[in-house]
Amino acid sequence: MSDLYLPGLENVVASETGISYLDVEKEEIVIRGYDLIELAQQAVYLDVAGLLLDGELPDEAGRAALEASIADAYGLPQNVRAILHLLPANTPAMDVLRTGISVLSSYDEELDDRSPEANRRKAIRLLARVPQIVAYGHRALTKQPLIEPDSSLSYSANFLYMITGKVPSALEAGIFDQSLIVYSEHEMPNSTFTARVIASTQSDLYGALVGAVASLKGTLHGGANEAVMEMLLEAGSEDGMEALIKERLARRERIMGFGHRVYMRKPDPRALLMKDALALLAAHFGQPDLYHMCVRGEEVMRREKELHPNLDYYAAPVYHLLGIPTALFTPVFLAARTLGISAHVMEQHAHNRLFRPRVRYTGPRGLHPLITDQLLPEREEDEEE
Ligand SMILES: CC(=O)SCCNC(=O)CCNC(=O)[C@H](O)C(C)(C)COP(=O)(O)OP(=O)(O)OC[C@H]1O[C@@H](n2cnc3c(N)ncnc32)[C@H](O)[C@@H]1OP(=O)(O)O
Ligand SMILES: O=C([O-])CC(=O)C(=O)O
Repeated sequence: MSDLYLPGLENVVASETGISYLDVEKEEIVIRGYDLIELAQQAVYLDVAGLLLDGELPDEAGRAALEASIADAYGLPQNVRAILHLLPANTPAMDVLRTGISVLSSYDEELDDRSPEANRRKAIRLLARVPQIVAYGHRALTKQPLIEPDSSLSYSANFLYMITGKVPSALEAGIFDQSLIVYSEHEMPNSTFTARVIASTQSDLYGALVGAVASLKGTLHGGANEAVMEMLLEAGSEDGMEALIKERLARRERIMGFGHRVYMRKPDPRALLMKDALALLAAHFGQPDLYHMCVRGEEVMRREKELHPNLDYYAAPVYHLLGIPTALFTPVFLAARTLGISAHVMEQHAHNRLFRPRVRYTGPRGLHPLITDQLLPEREEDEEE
């Protein structure tokens, strides 16, 4: 057995994959041979869905077929809706989502069919229904009327509409679609690894996704986008942002939205794309202060820590301006990532090897005798009874 131990599995290759790769040297996020940023600029989320699930970018007919199969899968079983309504109002939105997906699995007749075809069909159903759980769950807990999907809208416009209740403008829908693309897939983050570990026991796609929801909730991962928004709201101004970051650094706290296990000392290309989107939206809504606050935060972190923003830093204010409640930022991330995770689970099932690593044991060596003076009398009493 190798004695190599890297805490956090840093730089360990855990899997072979044809899905995606972070080429840090070239500063590219490669998705099945395409650049993720170019996809976000030139394609739509459903194109990326075709690319991730089927291995190729769809043509017009392929995209229309995907759109039709997602529209066919809209609609949550009545009991899933009922259970969302039963949850206490203070349930975190990621826990609502975790429960919703878990309940949904009971209504999928192909749950335990791991063939590529059945997994693809389940992935399509999840692409239709996870956004519904995100939107319905929040509306149910905040006692707002539920909004049914409108399949005359594009996938992303409909998702935003179900959350906000407003049909988005072309600019809003386009930027939201870009955000879903950049959130859709990112090689082997903790949540995808979690899903692959679960799938490697031959467990099902829903179970793997539920595990990924729990992983993504944490603030070192997807939960950071909500923490960023809370920080921006608390800071309130450019100077407030500088002061708040410095205070937190002085207390040796981590600043959410900065740093990354893989990029770390290099910019996250997705953050740069969302920064441009924020500039556009902030100008459109007459809120340049929010953009300037974020830029100041970025400057302070570069100066003080030489750290760059990750995607969550700029996605948070973009989602705020799109009218998404802060509590839904991480669930929206998960809805977008449902795509990448589904592709990984399909790949894991197709080329499976059970994940089962070893440990470096730091407990006592040499065995303690099990029968002690304290245990013996109790044993005798037991025998008398
Ligand atoms: C879409 C996503 O999920 S992206 C990730 C979202 N998460 C966040 O934004 C949370 C904030 N960021 C972090 O906590 C980290 O950067 C992580 C968890 C993302 C990556 O961390 P790791 O790879 O474990 O880096 P590690 O903890 O070794 O940090 C290296 C150094 O940078 C510092 N550092 C890293 N990130 C930050 C941060 N956000 N704020 C302050 N200091 C930081 C660490 O304190 C450490 O400094 P030290 O060497 O003086 O102790
Ligand atoms: O890659 C990671 O570790 C985290 C991340 O940026 C993502 O999941 O999008």
